Amino acid sequence: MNRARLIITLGDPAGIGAEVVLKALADPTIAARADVTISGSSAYLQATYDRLKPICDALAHPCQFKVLDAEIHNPVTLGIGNANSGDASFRWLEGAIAQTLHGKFDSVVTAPIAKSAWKAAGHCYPGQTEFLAERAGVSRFGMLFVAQSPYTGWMLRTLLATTHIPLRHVADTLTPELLTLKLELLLECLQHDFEIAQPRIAIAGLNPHSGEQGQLGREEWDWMSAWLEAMRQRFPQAVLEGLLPPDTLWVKPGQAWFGTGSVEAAHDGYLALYHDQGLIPVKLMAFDRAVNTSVGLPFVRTSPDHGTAFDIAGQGVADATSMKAAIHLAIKFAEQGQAASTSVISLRS
Ligand SMILES: NC(=O)C1=CN([C@@H]2O[C@H](COP(=O)(O)OP(=O)(O)OC[C@H]3O[C@@H](n4cnc5c(N)ncnc54)[C@H](O)[C@@H]3O)[C@@H](O)[C@H]2O)C=CC1
Ligand SMILES: NCC(=O)COP(=O)(O)O
Repeated sequence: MNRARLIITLGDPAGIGAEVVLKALADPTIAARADVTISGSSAYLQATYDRLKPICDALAHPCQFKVLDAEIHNPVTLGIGNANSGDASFRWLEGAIAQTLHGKFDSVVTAPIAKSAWKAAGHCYPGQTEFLAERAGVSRFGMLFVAQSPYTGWMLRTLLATTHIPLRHVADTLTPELLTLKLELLLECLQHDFEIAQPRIAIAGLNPHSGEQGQLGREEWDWMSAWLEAMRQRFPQAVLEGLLPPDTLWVKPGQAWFGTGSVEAAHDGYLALYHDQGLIPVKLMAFDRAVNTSVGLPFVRTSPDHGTAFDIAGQGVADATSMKAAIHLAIKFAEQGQAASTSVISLRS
């Protein structure tokens, strides 16, 4: 098998992106398994290394890695995301995507950007996910968070049916078509990427107590229950449980994560209906180690679950565990992709 080829973007240069990248890359098992290129500014990377080296124990030296070099055009102040920092993080991602679409890399790992800084720079995307999908030419994609419990080894996998939209738009955005698409993506990912032949999936309701039979909100009553029944007919290979009350839904995964209850009682995947319904539990359990992965793209994309952390930028205190997990998951998916294409080739020959 060939070594995985990764390109890692530095994210917003006013944030902690370069710090967590250099800290994560100090893990020798990464260089042992993958060829890593960094998409960013080599001068900025060197400056980050020089600033942090005296205060951080484990830090990779930038000269160990190839850099797809694009300078920062205007001065950036650590801790302040603005048009200058947004312009740089956008170009670094743009370059990484272009090279990946040309076949130079298997996986893109992204450090966090600030959506507001992108907007200030004139790049109006809800996030990196949507930009990646647009450049890759796909309309069928999803945002999945994956984390492995350090206590039990259990894996939390949560896909968000809607992502970066105002809360007041959520109910109108959720349609049977959208939920079907997101459920399909979750199923495909569980079966192909995580090799779970008959996944058990929990699907959240939208309203308190999943609407309490229409008394606390009507979406479940009006169409979501019928939709779920149709999905059970359509995907007999999966066990689909729902529409679970969106608060108590997270009790079993919490117990499986912390080891206070049965791992078997928890589900293989969770479909959350909106950003904070899914990400509050993910971040409570696994803020230090969850990985955001974009499903449906023609290449692998992973990212840490945290943001730019402007409040601690440049201090050397950022935790790189989530970035390290994102890199390891990108390598695993890239290796699985190679193994799958190898087996297709050997079947054909
Ligand atoms: N994938 C991405 O590009 C993401 C980008 N963001 C962006 O990040 C910006 C800031 O968002 P916030 O909600 O404040 O979330 P945040 O994750 O940047 O910060 C929340 C809190 O967690 C701390 N924190 C974050 N990462 C840490 C790390 N690795 N080690 C130690 N402490 C850490 C911060 O210091 C802060 O106190 C926003 O502009 C948002 O758009 C947020 C999430 C993901
Ligand atoms: N809260 C998740 C998040 O902001 C992910 O954003 P992105 O990966 O699409 O940039």
